[in-house]
Amino acid sequence: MSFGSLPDDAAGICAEGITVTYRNGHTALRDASFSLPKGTIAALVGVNGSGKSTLFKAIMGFVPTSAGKISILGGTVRDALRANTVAYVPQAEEVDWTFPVLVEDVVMMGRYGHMGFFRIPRAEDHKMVENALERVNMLEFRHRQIGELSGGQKKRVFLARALAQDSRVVLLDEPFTGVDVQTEDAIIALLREMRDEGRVMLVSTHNLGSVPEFCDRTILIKETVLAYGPTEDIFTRQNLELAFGGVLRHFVMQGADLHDDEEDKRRLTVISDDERPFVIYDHHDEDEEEEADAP
Ligand SMILES: Nc1ncnc2c1ncn2[C@@H]1O[C@H](COP(=O)(O)OP(=O)(O)OP(=O)(O)O)[C@@H](O)[C@H]1O
Repeated sequence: MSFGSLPDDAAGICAEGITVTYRNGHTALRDASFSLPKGTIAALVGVNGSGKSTLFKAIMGFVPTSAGKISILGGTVRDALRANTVAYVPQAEEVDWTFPVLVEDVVMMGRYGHMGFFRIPRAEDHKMVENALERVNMLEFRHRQIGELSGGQKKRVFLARALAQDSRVVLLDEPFTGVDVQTEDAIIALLREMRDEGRVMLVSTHNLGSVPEFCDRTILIKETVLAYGPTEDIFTRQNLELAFGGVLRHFVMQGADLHDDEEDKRRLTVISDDERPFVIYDHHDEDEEEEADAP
């Protein structure tokens, strides 16, 4: 897993020993390295404050790296900025929803980097916006105010903006927070299509349960990259305990530690650790709930 020379699949996103220190002197990322090939859906997994947003900002060129190097599709971060290579799908809380703007205008923002100085959309830009809205099943909402939409619908609109931008790299910040199962499935289906088109998607998520289902790769982060690679190699008890410590309370080895009474708990996923299957359970703690219910 060590970095060394650039691997063959470096043509997606590649970070080599990057360090990011904020102006107040806080180092949020230290000597972080990973590489993702094109045509990948990767999970960026870590606890609050582990540096996920900082890594996104570094890839987008919003914060400088004080050491190391990031390459995007073989070029620099500056090249990627210039070529409009990276799209960002924000968390709902990051956006000022009181700003009066139509759904189709939000999606058109994805085209800005492709337009001239005066940002006058051409027929091709309108077509891209229409196609993008159609792909996320939001065309009928095109003339609605963005602030009037539900959380899941807003997420779809920002995905459409990334599609309209036609960026090869898409960073998604917690795309499944506050969305229903149907919307989650629709987003996953869309990400798979985008992967098949050769794009790289990096998805920051706290929802470990769905990661093995749709992310080919995982980057585990805690102020540095603890591990990265194919999800089935990264999702080991040891790695997840390193990243989550005591937070991962119901991390139970099947066969070894699994007791009958635990079988009722909601199983999130089944994956393999050294050929032995294990399950990750929801954080739902029944003992605590029973105590809370007690008079
Ligand atoms: N602008 C800033 N100036 C100084 N420190 C910052 C700044 N932004 C973030 N940090 C610090 O850097 C660390 C990493 O923050 P970051 O936002 O990257 O974490 P995160 O993994 O995205 O967290 P979360 O899951 O809560 O969104 C935290 O300790 C945070 O307090």
